[in-house]
Amino acid sequence: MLPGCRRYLQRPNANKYAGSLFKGDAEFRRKLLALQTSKIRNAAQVVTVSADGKSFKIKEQMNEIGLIENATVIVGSDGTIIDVGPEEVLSNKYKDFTFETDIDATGKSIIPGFVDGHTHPVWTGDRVHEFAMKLAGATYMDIHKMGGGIGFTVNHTRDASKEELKDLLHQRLNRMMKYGTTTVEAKSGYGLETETEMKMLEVLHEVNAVHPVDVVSTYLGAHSVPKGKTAAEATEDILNRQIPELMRRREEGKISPRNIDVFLEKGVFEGEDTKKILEAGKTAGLLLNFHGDEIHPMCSGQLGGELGAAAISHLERVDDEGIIAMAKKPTVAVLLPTTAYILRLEPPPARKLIEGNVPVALGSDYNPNAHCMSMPNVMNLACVLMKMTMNEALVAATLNSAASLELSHKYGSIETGKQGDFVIIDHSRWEHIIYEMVDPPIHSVVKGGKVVFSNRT
Ligand SMILES: N=CN[C@@H](CCC(=O)O)C(=O)O
Ligand SMILES: [Zn+2]
Repeated sequence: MLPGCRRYLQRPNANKYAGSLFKGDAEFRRKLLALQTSKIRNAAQVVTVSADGKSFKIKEQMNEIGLIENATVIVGSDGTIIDVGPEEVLSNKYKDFTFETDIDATGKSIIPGFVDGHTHPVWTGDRVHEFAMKLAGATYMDIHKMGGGIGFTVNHTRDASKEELKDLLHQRLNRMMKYGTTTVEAKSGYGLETETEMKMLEVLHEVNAVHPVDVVSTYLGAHSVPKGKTAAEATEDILNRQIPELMRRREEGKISPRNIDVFLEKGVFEGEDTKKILEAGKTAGLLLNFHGDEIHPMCSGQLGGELGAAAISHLERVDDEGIIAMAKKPTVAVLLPTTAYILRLEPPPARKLIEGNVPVALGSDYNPNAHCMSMPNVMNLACVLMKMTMNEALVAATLNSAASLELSHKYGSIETGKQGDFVIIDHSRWEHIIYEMVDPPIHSVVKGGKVVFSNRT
């Protein structure tokens, strides 16, 4: 059970040296000196989110966020956290050492960098004209059936060069990073045929190699049924052409998909086709992380539970049985309040999911329909529209979204051995990042112990 999600924290080598510090061994001291690179000191609050290696949080655990006052964090040169604790303890413990980066966080607060659990950031051709149609009363599926929506973006993305898409992705990741996102799940899905789907995965792979934000790729060849094909024909193409080509390019090191996704929806990919695609993805070694129960109830929780999915997104129409099925593995619920807001849908039942023992995560769902790159804004919507507490929203946007990718051993909390990814907030109370809505007081963003965005420069 739970091969990925309940993995316990792996402690990297940096820890080994930290543990040896007080043995009086000069050689170890010298090594440690070379290793210590970043200290962020004396923050009014450090919110660790987790302190005991939990892979995800459920129920009342989501309100326990591990707040330390007047605290300091130390990150090693490999980018992982070496220590976190009260400033008075750590300043004494590390008094002999100098740090390459030394940030005075007095009067500020620190939270883990956000893990955005669901985005579609590789596309060209915006849909501002459709926003006007929706404001005038057209539904998402009305526009979809007319060939707009995903179909519109597919036409533009097929025509775009890889360089253009890489440039757009780079700019979008910069904007996400300014809002505190340090890791992002990112999907293909605007190709719907082999060449463009692979082009999108290559764009994700290549930009990940050069951008500070970590990009976790998801293959979404089943985002929509392409024009001129039935769902059965599209499924056949995915099984017999797209997935085999994905495996070839992955083998060649050109792409790095971690997850497979399907838009399970009435009139798009329904139950049987979705199951076939997800099973083929699983056989290819991909984690299952799919769209379900967004507009119509589709029993996605039951399917995800049966197949051992890592995560299901949307879930506006999930039913009680689906919630029970998701709680088993568990399958993480990635909730996307921007979608419910923009499409004026009934928001997903966050309270029922939390009370039903399902780990709840959050994503921006950044795409041409829901044009939002800000996790602070997403958390604010989650609190107001879905009745989550601010503590729950923080856990959902960090540890639980990392768990939706089965990467919570690496991201999502301020714990020894995890990546030193933080948001430094220009306020002594961390909640201001949610409370101040669309213009949150972000002082700086740190990735692997290095400042990658600062509001002061
Ligand atoms: N619902 C399906 N996929 C996206 C929307 C993509 C688009 O409209 O371009 C979503 O998660 O909201
Ligand atoms: Zn989506």
